Amino acid sequence: MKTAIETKNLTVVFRGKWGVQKRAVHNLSLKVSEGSIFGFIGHNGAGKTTTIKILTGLCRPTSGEAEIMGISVNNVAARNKIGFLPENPYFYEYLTAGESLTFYARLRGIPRKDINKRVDELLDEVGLKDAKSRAVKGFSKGMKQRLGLAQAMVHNPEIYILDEPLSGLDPVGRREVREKIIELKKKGSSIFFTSHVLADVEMLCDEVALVSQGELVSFGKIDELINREVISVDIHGEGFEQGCLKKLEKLCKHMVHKDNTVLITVDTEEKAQQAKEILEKGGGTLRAMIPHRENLEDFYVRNSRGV
Ligand SMILES: Nc1ncnc2c1ncn2[C@@H]1O[C@H](COP(=O)(O)OP(=O)(O)OP(=O)(O)O)[C@@H](O)[C@H]1O
Repeated sequence: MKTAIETKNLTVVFRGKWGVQKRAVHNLSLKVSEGSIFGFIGHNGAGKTTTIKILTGLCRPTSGEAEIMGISVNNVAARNKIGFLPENPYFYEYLTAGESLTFYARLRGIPRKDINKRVDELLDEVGLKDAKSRAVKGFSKGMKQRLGLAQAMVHNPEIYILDEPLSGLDPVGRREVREKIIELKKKGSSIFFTSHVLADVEMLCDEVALVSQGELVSFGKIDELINREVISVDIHGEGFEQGCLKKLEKLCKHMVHKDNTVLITVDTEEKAQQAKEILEKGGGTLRAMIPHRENLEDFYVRNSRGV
C-alpha cells in the first residue's frame, strides 16, 4: 500500500522569551497508508497541532522531514493535495456561509463557472444548506466546525488533515461528521485526524499513533495495539443470604450492596465464576455477568505518560 503521509525524525523546538527552548515534537517518524483513517492522539500539549502545522506548511521543523504523497511539505504541490481543518477555524465573520465557501473555492482555483454548484453541494453535504445566506458571525461553534469541514473539502483533496473535527458538535453533529469521514475514505481519500474523544477514534480509525511529550509512544492498527483479553467482569446478583457478602468482598475489586442486591467487579473470569458459585450456593440469583475488554481509552491510560 502507498504512503499518504510520512514524517522522518521530525523535531520541532520553539524558542520563547529569554531564549528558553520548548521541544514540542521529538524525533517523530510516522507513516500513514493511502486510503486509511489515521488517528493521532495524545494529551494536551503532546505535540499534535505542531505536527499538523508541519504537515500543512504552517511551521518549519527544526530537523527531520515530512512528505505528503512523496512530496516534501516545503513544496507547494504538497499543500494542493491537502484539505485542512484547523483546531479553531477562523472565518471572515461578515461573510455568509455561501460567500465564505465561494472565497475558498476561488482561492483553490475552482473554475468560476463551477463555483456556485460546488458551494451548494458542499453546504448540502455538511448540513448547512439553510444557513447559506446567514453571516458566519451568528454561527454556533458546531456550525463553524461544519463550515470548516466544507472549506477543507472544496477542491476534493486526496488527503484530509483534520485537527479535532468533532469538537464542539452535538451528538447528532458528531455522528454526521463521523459518517462524512467514512464517506471520504470510501471515495478514496486518506484522513489524518486528532481527537480527545477516544470512542470516536476507536470507531473510525484503521491505525492510531499515540504521542506523549512530543514523542511517539505507540503506533499501529488498533486491534494489534489493544489487549482484547477480559480485564474485568461486573456481576449483578440478588436474593442471597447475607453471609455471602463477606466471601464476595474477598474476591472483588469493587462492591456496591443495597438491600438484597449486590453489584461487584472482579478482575478475572475465574473470579467471576467463583462469585457466581458463592451467590448461587447462598440461595441468590445471578442477574447479569458482563465481561469488559480493553478499549482505546484503557490503552491510552495505560500508555500515556501525561504532562
Ligand atoms: N509557538 C509556540 N511557541 C512556544 N511553544 C509552543 C508554541 N506552539 C506550541 N508550543 C508548545 O508546544 C507543545 C505542544 O503543543 P501542541 O499545540 O502541538 O499540543 P497539542 O498536542 O496539539 O495539544 P492540545 O491537545 O491541547 O491541542 C506545548 O507545550 C505548547 O505549549
